[in-house]
Amino acid sequence: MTRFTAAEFQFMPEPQTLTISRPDDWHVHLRDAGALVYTVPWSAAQFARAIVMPNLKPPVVSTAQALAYRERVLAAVPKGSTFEPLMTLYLTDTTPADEIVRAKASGVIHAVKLYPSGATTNSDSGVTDLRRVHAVLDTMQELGMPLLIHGEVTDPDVDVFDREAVFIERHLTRLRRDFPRLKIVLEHITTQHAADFVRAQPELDARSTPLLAATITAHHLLYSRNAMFSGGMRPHYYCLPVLKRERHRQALLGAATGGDGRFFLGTDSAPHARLLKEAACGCAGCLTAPHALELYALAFEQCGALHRLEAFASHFGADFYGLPRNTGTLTLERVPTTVPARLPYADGEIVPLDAGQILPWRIAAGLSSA
Ligand SMILES: NC(=O)N[C@@H](CC(=O)O)C(=O)O
Ligand SMILES: [Zn+2]
Ligand SMILES: [Zn+2]
Repeated sequence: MTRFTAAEFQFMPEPQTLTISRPDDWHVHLRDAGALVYTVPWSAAQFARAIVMPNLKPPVVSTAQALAYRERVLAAVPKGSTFEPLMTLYLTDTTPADEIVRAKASGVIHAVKLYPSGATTNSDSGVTDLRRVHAVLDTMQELGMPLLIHGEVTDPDVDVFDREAVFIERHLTRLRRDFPRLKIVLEHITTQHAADFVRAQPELDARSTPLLAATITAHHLLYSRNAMFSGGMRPHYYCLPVLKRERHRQALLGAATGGDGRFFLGTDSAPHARLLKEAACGCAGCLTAPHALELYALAFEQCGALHRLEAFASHFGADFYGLPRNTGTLTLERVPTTVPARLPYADGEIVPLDAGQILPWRIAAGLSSA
């Protein structure tokens, strides 16, 4: 699966550099406890800020828990880094509307995450029926608190590859109609249906920012589902929503590189220790945070759109969330670099996406704090 051989690299043009404003990651799993000393430095080396997912064990369901989790994350931020974790709450059937008021007042909780119960890793406490959370969604709409959605149905009768499209059809359409002013991010989109649905929404809120946006991962831009089965089962390419066929990857590339502010970067970097992925029932999730920009740069370059990377990675997400764009820059240089086969991780080791492969770009100077 190597994309370029060392011999091929010899014939490539001289290294070039690409300097962009400091990027943000609008969807990451930092996990907790012993994992933070690994995950937080990975993200801090690439991103100025990150939306931190709340699917811990137990999940982050209250403002108090989110504030405590934020302190644990901050304790793992390397010296000299200004990395800022943007916290989220995990929505359950019983989340009180008051909790949203408290979250908003905290100033450090930026969104609420909807996991349909059973849809993905640590989603058991997720929402079983959207009707149960209508009062909470009303409050979120009033307070301008965005709802982030893992958009897949859990109905076992629905084919795994169709679960995103069916979620949009059965639930997102109605949610959009019932809460027309609620800010929604459809997370880690994987299909043409999702990209088309987002584009078809004309509404803008009072500040002319979109009411429906989507994050796109690097792995869904780089790979179709063939990658999971190339010469055998490849668990490190297994994530949820699962990779789709090539036509969908092309649609995602079109959305990410099209200059539309409703599509922005969210790695969904989701670390699981090596032996939890290389198992009879392997965990879903790809580790991309350590080389996220390198992966996105490759995807954008492959479709001749490197000039669109900055807006996707560094502008559109901040605009959607109503946060200032970052100052300072990050520079990528065209120096082929091999992705490590394994990285140290809590209680063992972990395999990053594209382990052992050569990526054409690497981060040159890291994040400047200017
Ligand atoms: N994306 C994944 O495959 N896994 C994520 C959960 C999620 O984002 O759905 C995880 O927490 O491991
Ligand atoms: Zn998810
Ligand atoms: Zn995720």
